Amino acid sequence: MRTPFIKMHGLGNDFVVLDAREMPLPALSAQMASAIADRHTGIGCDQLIVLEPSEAHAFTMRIYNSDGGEVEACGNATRAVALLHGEAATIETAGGVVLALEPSEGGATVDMGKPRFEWDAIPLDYAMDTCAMPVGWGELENPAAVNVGNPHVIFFVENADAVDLAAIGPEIEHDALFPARVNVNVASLVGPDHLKLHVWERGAGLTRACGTGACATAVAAIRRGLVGNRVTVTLPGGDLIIEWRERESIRMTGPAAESFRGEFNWDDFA
Ligand SMILES: N[C@@H](CCC[C@H](N)C(=O)O)C(=O)O
Repeated sequence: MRTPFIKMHGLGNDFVVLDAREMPLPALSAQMASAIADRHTGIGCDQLIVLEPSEAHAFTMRIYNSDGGEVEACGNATRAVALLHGEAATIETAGGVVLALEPSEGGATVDMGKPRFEWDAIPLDYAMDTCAMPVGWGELENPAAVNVGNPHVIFFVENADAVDLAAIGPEIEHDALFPARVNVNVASLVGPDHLKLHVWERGAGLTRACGTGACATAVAAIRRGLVGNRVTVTLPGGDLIIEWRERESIRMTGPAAESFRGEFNWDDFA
């Protein structure tokens, strides 16, 4: 079966988007998602995104990491599908998260919902203060944890560029403290209301940018009083603006782009 796809990205965090809003696709296995995402033998992407019809919202967005695992949220893909949809709308993810899209020229503002801070909503293995966790891995200590649809742990350090996240990220991602695994964020304050961020993504590794990581990191920094309510987050792929006030939803603004369109043979990956 010839299957059209759209290659998109948000700050270099790249996606293969399959649009099944009007034409249903056969069931997609984890192995198939990971084969499509493979940069050597597949099409190549950080996340595979599948758009499906929804009864309550404009559409449902399913998100598969490059390891094939299906996850609840992806900030950069949300801006990318906002651009694709082209008009203001609410959508849902397969994890039941509702997101509001406001596309703009070359990007979008997205309402990413309310962050969760309860230890069992992150989720963590046992109870602790998620604003300042009494745990550490080598030089990385005393993180915060935030769930923005998906789980994040955030370390604030002097110089985020100096941390070897490729070495320590996998260890933290798979630590038993995080029963659903975790996205690992390392951030530094580089100016007033300005953070620099590197992210080791659960199920995808180091990426050029992580939208939910930027949201979780900005929220954790606001909770700690490090920054005000409107934060610039600089990632390797570029900048996002994150706005949040206590008990409110997170707003994320940033670019997104379509790279190219193509077709593949479904049976080559099934
Ligand atoms: N790149 C994404 C996050 C994708 C999901 C994440 N790796 C997870 O497993 O939760 C973003 O832009 O938010």
